[in-house]
Amino acid sequence: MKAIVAENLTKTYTAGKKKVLALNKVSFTVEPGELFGLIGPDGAGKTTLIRILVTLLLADQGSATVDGCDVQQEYKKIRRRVGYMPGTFSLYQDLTIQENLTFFATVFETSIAENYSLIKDIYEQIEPFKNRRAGKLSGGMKQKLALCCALIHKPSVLFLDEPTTGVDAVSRKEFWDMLAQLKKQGITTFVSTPYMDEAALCDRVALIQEGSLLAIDKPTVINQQFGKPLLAVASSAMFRLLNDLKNYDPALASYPFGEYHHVVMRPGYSIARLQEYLQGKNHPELEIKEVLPDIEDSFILLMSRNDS
Ligand SMILES: Nc1ncnc2c1ncn2[C@@H]1O[C@H](COP(=O)(O)OP(=O)(O)OP(=O)(O)O)[C@@H](O)[C@H]1O
Repeated sequence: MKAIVAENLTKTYTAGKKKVLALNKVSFTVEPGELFGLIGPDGAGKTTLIRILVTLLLADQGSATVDGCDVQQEYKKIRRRVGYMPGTFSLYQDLTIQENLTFFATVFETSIAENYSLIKDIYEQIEPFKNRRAGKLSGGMKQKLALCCALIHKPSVLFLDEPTTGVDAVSRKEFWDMLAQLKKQGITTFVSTPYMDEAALCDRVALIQEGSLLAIDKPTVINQQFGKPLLAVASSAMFRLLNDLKNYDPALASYPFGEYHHVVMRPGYSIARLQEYLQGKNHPELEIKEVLPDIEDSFILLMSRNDS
């Protein structure tokens, strides 16, 4: 049995006269025990999809099951079985760490002791502050507490909506380490993120843009399917360089990428010819090198295909 099955999920919001197609025929499956990432920019439809799967929102069309239960017919069963960490901090600010955890355990008719082994590694990091109110915790600690609360009833599927948005780099790494540990304990995790670099930490990912899935696969496979030569180019005049690259016919696409511009080339390109062209445009300290695509490159290419 699949942990999650989504078939043609479609959701439109109406705000006044405006209609927003938040999800457009979204279909995918997640295997039990998988760490599955939903990757996409702000407004792509990530929260909408998660809210449908955790039964807080009804789709207009399509169907879905979570842990074998239908999101519409069997929503009560799903609510008992899933763990959900929403994007915004959802705990009781006036309750202490321990009180929040006890509250969530009680709601699910369990106790902290019963499933302690599942949260032990995470909880131990915040236990010294267990009498501190949740509202007074740092961002990283709030996030750990929220994860403990989402896990306390030993969910079969854990849904995390942008758990690392706005979190510092160290806490972000720690959080993904925790997800890797949970995977070892057999928990299926469905996690959304706008950070492309987190894709590599998932077993499989779905790339989402404007409500449509652009690709679903292992991150390495998505990158292998890029199928075009890619260059990283830099000079001491980066803004002008981008314009010159955009006007260079053998370049299919050019976009800023960290300290470089990435340039997707047409087949049969030549670095020497590009170098000559850019030197003719008077670019000092020119650097050109071949690079391998990562998920961000794949996303940009897939988005441009989706637009055209
Ligand atoms: N209640 C609502 N009414 C009208 N439009 C909405 C509503 N909720 C979401 N939307 C719109 O639907 C689209 C998808 O939103 P959603 O929150 O699912 O995206 P997201 O990928 O989670 O992005 P974010 O990280 O910004 O929350 C966006 O264009 C958003 O503005």
